[in-house]
Amino acid sequence: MSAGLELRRLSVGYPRRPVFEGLDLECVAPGALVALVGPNAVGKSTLLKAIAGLRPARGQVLLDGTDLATLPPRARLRRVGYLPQALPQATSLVAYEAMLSALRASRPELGREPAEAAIAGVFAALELDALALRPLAELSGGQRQMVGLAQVLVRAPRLMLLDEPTSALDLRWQLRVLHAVRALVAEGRTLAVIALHDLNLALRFCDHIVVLGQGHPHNRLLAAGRPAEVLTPPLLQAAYGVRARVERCSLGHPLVLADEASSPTHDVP
Ligand SMILES: Nc1ncnc2c1ncn2[C@@H]1O[C@H](COP(=O)(O)OP(=O)(O)OP(=O)(O)O)[C@@H](O)[C@H]1O
Repeated sequence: MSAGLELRRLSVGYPRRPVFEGLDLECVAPGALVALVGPNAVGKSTLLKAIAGLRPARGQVLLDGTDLATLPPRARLRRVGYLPQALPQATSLVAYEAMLSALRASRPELGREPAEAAIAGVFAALELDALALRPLAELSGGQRQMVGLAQVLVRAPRLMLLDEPTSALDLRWQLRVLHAVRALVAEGRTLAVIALHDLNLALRFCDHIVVLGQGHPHNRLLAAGRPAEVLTPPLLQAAYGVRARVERCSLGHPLVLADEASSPTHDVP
């Protein structure tokens, strides 16, 4: 049995619109932060939903060798945390209550003290203490996105699926979120897959990258591997249809610079 996440022959889509057919993804071990990137409408959200069990799919999603489809709903919820692209609803619940209800849904056995400690830990890691007693309806979009992420982190799932968790966040909060997720993942108990549009965040924070490209549903996986090795100008051309450079910044880290929109080649470099 291999620890980590593996996809075997996964097919998922919508009526008359297959998105992936027979997608295989080699096992990614726990302790990895995985970026899922690719152009708009390529299928990032659809794939995350299929892994989360929120879209009917054929094939297998294996987590630590177990086919997630064989698990009862609560066991699956316990192991897999999913943050949708849409912001959490603007309800009258205060942020603390929203966290507690997320925790109770997946880990009802947890006593009051450990639950409070878990919530306090996540609020501290994300620097959200000031929001704890504020109703979600009164929070800004970015603040609500942070609370949504906190609801996933507090459950400490084995697999976290985060759909563009930084889309509503300013620069400082983007870094805060990626540092917090990185720190959790580095403890080795969890694996996170993050759909991202910012390739430079992927280069900086992620251990592994999965690049999707528009094309036939049988052939949407363009490349996977270490971000600095995978993200090359030919791959960026094939995936996004842009002329781009990958250069080193003054600290020596690789940076993607997109120069010009051209046409996607759909070729796998
Ligand atoms: N509910 C739906 N019904 C039918 N087609 C859908 C539905 N949701 C998404 N699609 C289609 O499935 C394809 C993949 O969409 P998806 O939202 O997974 O892309 P994405 O890579 O997450 O895009 P973005 O980067 O724009 O968020 C697109 O062609 C989209 O139009």
